[in-house]
Amino acid sequence: MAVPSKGRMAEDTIQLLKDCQLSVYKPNPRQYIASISQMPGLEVWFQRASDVVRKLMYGDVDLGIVGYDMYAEIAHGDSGLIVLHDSLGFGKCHLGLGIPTGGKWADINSIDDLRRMPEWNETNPLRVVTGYHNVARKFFSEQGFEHVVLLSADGALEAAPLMGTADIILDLVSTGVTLRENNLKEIEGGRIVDSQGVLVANKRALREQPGLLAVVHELIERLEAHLKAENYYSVVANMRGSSPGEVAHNILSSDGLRGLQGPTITPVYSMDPDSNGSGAAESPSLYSATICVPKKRLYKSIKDLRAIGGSGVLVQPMTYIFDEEPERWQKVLAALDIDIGDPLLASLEP
Ligand SMILES: Nc1ncnc2c1ncn2[C@@H]1O[C@H](COP(=O)(O)OP(=O)(O)OP(=O)(O)O)[C@@H](O)[C@H]1O
Ligand SMILES: O=P(O)(O)OC[C@H]1O[C@H](OP(=O)(O)OP(=O)(O)O)[C@H](O)[C@@H]1O
Ligand SMILES: [Mg+2]
Repeated sequence: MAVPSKGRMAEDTIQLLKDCQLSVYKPNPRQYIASISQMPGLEVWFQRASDVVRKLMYGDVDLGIVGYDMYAEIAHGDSGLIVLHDSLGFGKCHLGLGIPTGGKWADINSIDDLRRMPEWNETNPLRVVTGYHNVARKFFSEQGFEHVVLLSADGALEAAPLMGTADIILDLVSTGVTLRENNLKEIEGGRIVDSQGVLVANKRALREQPGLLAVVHELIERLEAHLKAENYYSVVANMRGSSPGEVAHNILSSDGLRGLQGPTITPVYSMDPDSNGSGAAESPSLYSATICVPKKRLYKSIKDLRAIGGSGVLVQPMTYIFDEEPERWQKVLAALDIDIGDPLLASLEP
């Protein structure tokens, strides 16, 4: 598996693997090979983000973690690769057009406005500077532009319109600060590709490399369990009620409190007043309920719990949620046309 060796993606990739208990061990900072002790059969190679994609295409590596924008540009239409996980949760940005805000561009607010500008013709094409020529060519062709020329630059593209070396830019946008600080704007229809970290594989390797599918299965399981858990809290509350069933009914009747499957209800014990302090007895009217709550709904869930007799609410972050077989794994098998009984999956036997 190849991972980015530098830049903003490198740290996030290593952190994500660490969060999945797959810490990367790189003994020598100037060597580019590393290992993951929990996956002894897997070599980890540090490569520039762009080379991660190239080496996947050449079959030099079987798996790679990279930004989707890089994959879309360099593996442009290469059917030999497959995105195993498309939302690793970091490196979020998008490829978009940056248009000047002033002068003749002041009223250009959509891709249609841009295409209709009378200036563009054979001798005076729209000059677009970008590092993503494949993405740009496909986009402008699909949008029906006839007179466009693509110029190259590796960075600081936002300076080009002011320098007069290009009319507009096509570049990565995250917060939009760089565009704004250079008097550039985005336009309706100009957001081209959304991007974040993705896990990509070489399809042929998946079919031919012994044991690779087992590694992929485990990677997807771990990633899914961690990424899903990041969106939830585990909430434990003391609930007043005459029976576990009544408490469960009250919780299930309250929208947003159902959790993943439903509440877990257990009795709360207190000292038995009739046992002169020597015994404990189930409280007749208090139960403990545990549910998973989406982080975005935490405070509303606390209020809802209180409204149905909740108190003493404990909130804990979730580390992993191992659900049924991840849907992404099923999609990978379907994309590879591999049935559950395929000998390739033999190494996955529990
Ligand atoms: N604001 C951003 N600007 C650029 N890349 C971003 C941004 N946000 C996320 N990314 C992701 O990070 C990747 C760039 O990673 P990296 O930092 O390794 O490249 P880079 O440092 O821009 O490379 P170079 O040194 O050639 O400019 C992009 O492909 C994209 O997936
Ligand atoms: O929307 P923002 O949050 O401002 O981020 C987008 C900017 O970040 C990247 O540049 P980078 O910092 O990688 O420098 P570079 O242009 O030299 O690649 C990208 O090329 C944009 O210029
Ligand atoms: Mg950059």
